[in-house]
Amino acid sequence: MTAHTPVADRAAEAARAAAPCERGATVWLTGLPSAGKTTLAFALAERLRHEGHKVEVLDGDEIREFLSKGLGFSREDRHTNVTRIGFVAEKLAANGVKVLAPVIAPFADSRAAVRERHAAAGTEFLEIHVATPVELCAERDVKGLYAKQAAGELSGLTGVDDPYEAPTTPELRIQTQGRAVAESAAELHAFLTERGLA
Ligand SMILES: Nc1ncnc2c1ncn2[C@@H]1O[C@H](COP(=O)(O)OS(=O)(=O)O)[C@@H](OP(=O)(O)O)[C@H]1O
Ligand SMILES: Nc1ncnc2c1ncn2[C@@H]1O[C@H](COP(=O)(O)OP(=O)(O)O)[C@@H](O)[C@H]1O
Repeated sequence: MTAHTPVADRAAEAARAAAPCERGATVWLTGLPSAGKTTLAFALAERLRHEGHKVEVLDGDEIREFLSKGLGFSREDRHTNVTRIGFVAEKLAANGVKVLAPVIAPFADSRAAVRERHAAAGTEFLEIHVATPVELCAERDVKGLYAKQAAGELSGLTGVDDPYEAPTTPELRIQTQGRAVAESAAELHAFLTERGLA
């Protein structure tokens, strides 16, 4: 390492040298409502905790009750929500926590802002696209949002009458169609292992 190595590069180098249990990272699970983000985040969190990792799940729903209370689903509010979560995630990840963020984050520029904040601090950021087709999400309809939208009781539902800009180059794209939860969770865990994080 030379005296000219940028701070971010030195931090990333130190992070790579740390043991998997000590290395923090933000694992952002983006996808449509009912895609499987929350289910996979909690399944992965349980496994990582058993392995001795420090883990925090920043769940979109929970965050909206406190940190983002009062925000709605306009483009601007979603951007604020996502960048706030990104801010907290980076702080935790920089301190050795595996942060799992099952948050829709529908706009590419919001996700890019979070990625840039991590890069500037030399903190690892992994974007996982939970790529479940909207037809299957609508069938699952865990919270009844798709039915409400179809009945005209709700508008601005991501992927239906509000945009979802799917990531073009995520670190991982995961399919859940025709796969058991355990299978998809194992795929995600294997990916983290490959990256030296699990
Ligand atoms: N209009 C509309 N569009 C999308 N989602 C909606 C909407 N209204 C409520 N919800 C529910 O809000 C949950 C949390 O959303 P997020 O904070 O992840 O969304 S965002 O990233 O700020 O866009 C999100 O949770 P998940 O189902 O876990 O994705 C939805 O259930
Ligand atoms: N392979 C899979 N991975 C994740 N979820 C799955 C899978 N197969 C079926 N599901 C089901 O899909 C639903 C996803 O809901 P949830 O995790 O709340 O989605 P989201 O957080 O993206 O809104 C759950 O009922 C879950 O059991």
